[in-house]
Parts: sequence; C-alpha cells; structure tokens
Amino acid sequence: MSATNLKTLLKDPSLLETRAYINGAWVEGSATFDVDNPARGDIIAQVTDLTREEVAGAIDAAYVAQKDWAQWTGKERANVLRKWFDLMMANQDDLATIMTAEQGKPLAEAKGEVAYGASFIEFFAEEAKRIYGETIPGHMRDKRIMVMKQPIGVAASITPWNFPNAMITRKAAPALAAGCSFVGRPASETPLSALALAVLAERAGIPAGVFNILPSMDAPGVGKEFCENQKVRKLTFTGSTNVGRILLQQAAHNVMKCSMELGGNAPFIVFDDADVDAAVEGAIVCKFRNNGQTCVCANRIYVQAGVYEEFSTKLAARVSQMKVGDGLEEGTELGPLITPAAIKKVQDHVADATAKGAEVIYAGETPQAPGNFLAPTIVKGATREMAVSTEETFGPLAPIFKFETEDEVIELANDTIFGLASYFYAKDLSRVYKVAEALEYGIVGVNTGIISTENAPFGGVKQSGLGREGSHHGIEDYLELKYVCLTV
Ligand SMILES: NC(=O)C1=CN([C@@H]2O[C@H](COP(=O)(O)OP(=O)(O)OC[C@H]3O[C@@H](n4cnc5c(N)ncnc54)[C@H](OP(=O)(O)O)[C@@H]3O)[C@@H](O)[C@H]2O)C=CC1
Ligand SMILES: O=C(O)[C@H](O)CS(=O)(=O)O
Repeated sequence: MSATNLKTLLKDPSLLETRAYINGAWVEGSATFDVDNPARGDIIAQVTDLTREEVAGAIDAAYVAQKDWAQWTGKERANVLRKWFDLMMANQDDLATIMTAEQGKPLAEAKGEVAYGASFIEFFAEEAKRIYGETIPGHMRDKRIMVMKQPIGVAASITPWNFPNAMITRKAAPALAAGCSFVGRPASETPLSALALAVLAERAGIPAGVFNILPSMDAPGVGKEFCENQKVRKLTFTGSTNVGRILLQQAAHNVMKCSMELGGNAPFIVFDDADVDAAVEGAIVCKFRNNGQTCVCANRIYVQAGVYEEFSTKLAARVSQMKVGDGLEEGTELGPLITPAAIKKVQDHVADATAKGAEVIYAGETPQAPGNFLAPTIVKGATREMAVSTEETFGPLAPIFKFETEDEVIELANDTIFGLASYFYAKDLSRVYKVAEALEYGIVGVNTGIISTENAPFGGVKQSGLGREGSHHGIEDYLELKYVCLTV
C-alpha cells in the first residue's frame, strides 16, 4: 500500500495546515503529534500539540475578540458566515480528501459530510439576522417588560473523530451567528479537517480571536481548562456518554451552560406491514454509514415475526455486495474503523452474541491490508442478554432480534439508558403515530434510515445528551435571555 502523500492529492495544498489557529495567527507549538491514515497505517501529518497553558492563552484572545464581535450587526456576521459557507463548498473536494485521509470514510461520504457541515453555516448565517427579543405587558401601570437575547460569550467545543467537519460547524455556526467567540479542540485522530476549516474561516474574514482551533493530545487537560476557566461561559461536547459525564461534573463548579451530544443505542424496528425492501435499504444506510461509526447508527434491529426471515435474508444478500476498502479508492462503500481498539470492540460484540446463541448469517471477508479494516457481520437470534443490546457497537455488526407484538418491541426498544435516535418501518397510520409517541428518543425516523439535516433539532434524551443542534432551536444554546424591567 503506497504512502498517502496527502498534499499531492489536493488542488489547494495550503488547506493542509498543521499549526494551531489562535487569535488569527498560525502557531507552532513546542511539540507535535502524529496523524495517521486508518486505511494505510502511515503517518500523514504532524500537528502542533498545544499545552493547557497555550489553550488558556487562546481563551484570553477569544474573550477579548468576542466583545467586538458581539457589536457587529446580525447582517454583518451573516455576511462573513456566508462567505465561509461559499469557501467550504468551493473547496469541497479537498476538504473531503483531507477527511478521508485522516478518518477513513469513503470519499463520497466525506463529500456529503462537507456539504452537511457547510449547511449549518449557511443556515445559521441566516439565523444571525433573526435573533429577536420581545416586550411583555407590564405587571404594574408604571412598569414595562423587555426581553433581550444576548450572546453568552466564549463557547468552548470538544468534538469526536467520526464527523471531523460537521460536528465542529454544527457548534461554531450558531455560536458565531449569536455573537459568541469559539475555541475548539478537535479529536486527536482528526485535527486536519478542523484546521482546514480555520484556513477558510480566515479567508472568509472572520475576525482574529473569534474562531480558534486548538489541537492537543492533552484532552483531559484541555477539558479541565475549558470547564475551569472563568472566561468560558459555554461548553459544547459531542462524544461518548462517559466523557460527557466527566465534563458535566467538571463544568458544575462554574455552573457552566452545557450542550451534550452523547452516545446512542438506536433501535431499528421493522413491522409486519412494512415495505421490506425499503426497510432493507434503510437498514443499510442506517447501520453502515461511516461503517457504523455514528451515534445515530442502528445498533439493534428488531423485526416482527411475519417478515423476520425475508428481511434477514435480503439484508444479508445486500450487505454481501458492499465493498470494504480504502476510502480514497473508487467504489469503496465501507472504509476502515478508526483504530484497532474499535475493531476489537466489534469483534467482542460478535463473540459475545454467538456465545449466547446468536446465529451468524453473514460474515464478510476482511481485506488483508495494513489498515484498520473489518468486514461486516450480520447475526440473527439476538437477545437482550447480549452486550450488543445494551452497549453501542460503533462498527459493522448488524444484530437482528425477532419480536411478536407492538407492545413487546416498544418495551425492548426503550430498555436502554440512551435516547438519541430510533427508527421504524410501518404503513398503518395509527401504528406510526402511536409508536412515534411511545419511543423514548430525541429523534424518530419513520420509514427512513437517515435523519441528518440542519433544518431539524438534533439531540438526545436520557443519557444521550442535553440540548439540541440544528434548526432555529440550535441558536438558543448560545444566547442568554435578559429581562429588563423599565419604570416609566
Ligand atoms: N451524540 C452525538 O452526536 C455523537 C456521539 N458520539 C459518541 O462518541 C463515542 C465515539 O466517539 P469518541 O470520539 O470515541 O468519543 P470520546 O468521548 O472518547 O471522545 C470524544 C472527544 O472527547 C475527547 N476526550 C476524551 N476524554 C476526554 C476528557 N477526559 N476530557 C475532555 N475531552 C476528552 C476526545 O479526545 P481524543 O479523541 O483526542 O482522545 C474526543 O475529542 C460513541 O459513544 C458515540 O456514540 C460520537 C459522535 C456524535
Ligand atoms: O456524530 C454523529 O454520529 C453525528 O451526529 C451523526 S449525524 O449528525 O451525521 O447524523
């Protein structure tokens, strides 16, 4: 397998930045860390490794810059955000190539993520002009009530490796639109996509200090700085529930306003009255997007007895056609997993399920190559006693559970600490309405396996998170309400 030689793959090699972006300057740290290509195992870049103290300096700059940024009119902020959107779309191919090289997803998916990420900037550029306050009838004859919405201040962001572009823009776009400044620490596996966003933010004219990208291997130290630094007023995190808990505990001391997009355990339910072929296609996109490495992927597939065999057979046949390989190569549908540890977690779930009675109905052939490849596995006869029923697999394992009744599957689907995304296929209108109401999740996909859009409020209930990202709701988390009581 040849070395990646990423710069040679780009139309604009200047997008491949390895320095931190702080206060409008590109900063070399005293140390660097390696970024590798999960499909080939080779090192593709060495990125500045900031210390907690250097991150604190970036927060100082963001704090100062935010005061002026908040004075810009909504339209002025909208204009630079729109330019950022236009630059992202003009550089979509290069941003996708950088993403595939560091994260592994197939190029087509990476291009899709760039467009998805850019859509949040486009959407919130528009919202920047529509941050309305209100007046409320006074409670006394000489009183008038006015409600203002003001930016909360410096917003700190910690994001995962699985969507290294969109998870950042889904936070930075509403933050900047609201008049906040932004300090973002990307995952150590995927800093290059974040730094390329900073290159384009600078070109768009976003003022120095308003948008900062702070690569660092010291995730715990940076997290503590974000939580303990009094100049930070907002923490927004996307990642596992375990890390979300740590951050919430740390943020409690300063009573920090937090948004949490955490882990999932999505049920994907197929009722007897479903269009089975549509359900199979929905299961493919829902289970195998990013090779199963998304928080909204189907983690448990429940199929009603009447269509259980038909669905299982058709799903196995469809998955057997999917190509596993290097995301930079034409035709690849399933890229590598992010690390060897991610492979082991999937293998452990397969071993646990088969040890407890599950039947493997498809096991793909993993390419013998240096990358973190793992071909998909489908099992049926899954039960709630198996790890895959309570733990998020985050990889290419599709466990099929059989169920008999609607009440039974609702109980099974809701029996989890998570509550992010859920999906079901059915035609009966009464069933659709009742099941959508009964599922304890922030998101319900009906006759679809993909729900991601900037137009909708994305987020979870229970231990899948706090707050919503996207839609007009998404900007509220970056605003404070101020009640002004006027005596006239
Ligand atoms: N609800 C949602 O929208 C999403 C949820 N997730 C969930 O995240 C998990 C997979 O993503 P993964 O990246 O492994 O999740 P992690 O929670 O391990 O990591 C997420 C981010 O947090 C950082 N981090 C890790 N430990 C700490 C700490 N103590 N303090 C501060 N930051 C820390 C990581 O840094 P580093 O990588 O450098 O260690 C990374 O940047 C799954 O559970 C998935 O469901 C993922 C994406 C979206
Ligand atoms: O990180 C994730 O899994 C994303 O939130 C999923 S989505 O927003 O692309 O659906």
